[in-house]
Amino acid sequence: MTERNTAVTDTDTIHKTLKVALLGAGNVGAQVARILRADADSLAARIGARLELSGIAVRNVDAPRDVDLPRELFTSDASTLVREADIVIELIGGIEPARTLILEAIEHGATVVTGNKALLAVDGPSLYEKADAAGVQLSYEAAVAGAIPILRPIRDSLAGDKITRVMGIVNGTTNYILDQMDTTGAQFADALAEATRLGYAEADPTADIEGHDAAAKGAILASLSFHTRFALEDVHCQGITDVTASDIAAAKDAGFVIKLLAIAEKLQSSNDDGSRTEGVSVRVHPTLLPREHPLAAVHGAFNAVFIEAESAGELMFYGQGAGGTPTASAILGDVVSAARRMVLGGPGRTETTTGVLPVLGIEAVTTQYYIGLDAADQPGVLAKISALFAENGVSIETMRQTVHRERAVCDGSGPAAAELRIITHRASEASLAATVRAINGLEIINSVTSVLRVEGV
Ligand SMILES: NC(=O)c1ccc[n+]([C@@H]2O[C@H](COP(=O)([O-])OP(=O)(O)OC[C@H]3O[C@@H](n4cnc5c(N)ncnc54)[C@H](O)[C@@H]3O)[C@@H](O)[C@H]2O)c1
Ligand SMILES: N[C@@H](CCO)C(=O)O
Ligand code: NA
Repeated sequence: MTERNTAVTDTDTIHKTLKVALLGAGNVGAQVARILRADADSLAARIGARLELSGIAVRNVDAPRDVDLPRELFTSDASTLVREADIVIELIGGIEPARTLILEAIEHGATVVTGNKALLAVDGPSLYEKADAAGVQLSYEAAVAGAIPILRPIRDSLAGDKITRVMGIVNGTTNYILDQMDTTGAQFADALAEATRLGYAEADPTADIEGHDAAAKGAILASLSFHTRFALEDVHCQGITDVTASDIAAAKDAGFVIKLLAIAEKLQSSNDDGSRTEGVSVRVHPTLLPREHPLAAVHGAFNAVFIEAESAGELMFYGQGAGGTPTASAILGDVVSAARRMVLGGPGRTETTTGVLPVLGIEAVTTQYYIGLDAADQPGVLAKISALFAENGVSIETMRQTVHRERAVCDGSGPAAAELRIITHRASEASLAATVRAINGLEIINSVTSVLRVEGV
């Protein structure tokens, strides 16, 4: 029998220790602390150094926690902890004091790992520059799509390719809410409360439901994919607060599902002199997807990101986009990789910004649209509406009409009402907006009930 050549690392022979300061012990931080302690030997074997959790900074040291951790690890003095650490894991969230503490860590020469997309989307460039200047690593895989390895594949595996489009579901909370509304008929508020209870939502869930969290992730994805720095304000952002149960039912009826998508793509925009400029547009908005589209099958708090690259073609990354334990996996991945580099030596560069592509506004985008209308059911209504679409250069792909005779009989409001659901061919934002304005001006229109973008048809 051949003896297997197994390399066993005896962790007793590992004498190097790296001090890890953990800032925050909430949904994610508590799980990171648990794994650091429970898997200490196996992490040491993988790194070649022991990770010593030197302390956990929190706002209230006596607050009850989901994970049982020694009381003496907790401190409210984050600054001192940071100054004594080799690796600082920032899981407080928000802008301050997270930014100041990360800057202190960089100045002190510590490696930083964070999941804070809100901070990176507003202040990333200056933090990356400071980390590069100080020769320390700043890693943030957990900041986009939770457990899914997505930033490292973009930065490393696809470094020899050219990405042309990134499209994905990158917010677990809103996917959970929309999925619950679609599959169980849950109310928006109940689904949001459950997403918060499960640890998916931000401390202030407004960031999730208004699309800001997805926009921050969109800016990070675009920056790495297109080697150009994009900030939060470069992203066209629309959240899900205006998506109604009736929109979801109508979409379902027509064979669609509504998802909050982040889309970053290279586009050519036309200039006044007829020339064209290549740039990148980044947008976040609720989107109708055909039910057979792969992203339509992404349920609960799961995320998925499609990447189109010139040589690789289409790639899809799928997994848990939120939640304490899945996100802790991405944090630990960055910690192990940074710690290995510290053991081996060598500088850690954070980002490669090589090009400066202009940011294109939403007006450069052409997409298909779904429009819901509440109209009077009178002869000639469809002809009038169709004429307005044609006048504004927007072509109709499908139009469905549902007549509500019972409404007219019940409220005695005269002629029956017609609910119209229109899907257009590709149109520009400006043409679509002009069409909607013109339709709103028609006397036979009671209201334009929804205007949503459609992808993947
Ligand atoms: N929850 C997720 O699914 C998830 C996924 C990916 C990324 N993230 C990001 O990870 C970070 C943490 O998220 P979370 O869900 O664990 O948040 P959380 O609100 O559950 O936890 C925040 C922690 O920070 C501590 N804290 C707050 N202010 C502090 C201060 N001034 N000094 C020291 N400690 C302070 C709190 O005591 C708490 O322990 C955020 O940036 C979030 O965007 C979260
Ligand atoms: N609040 C975020 C956490 C993961 O980044 C979400 O729901 O996706
Ligand atoms: Na990730």
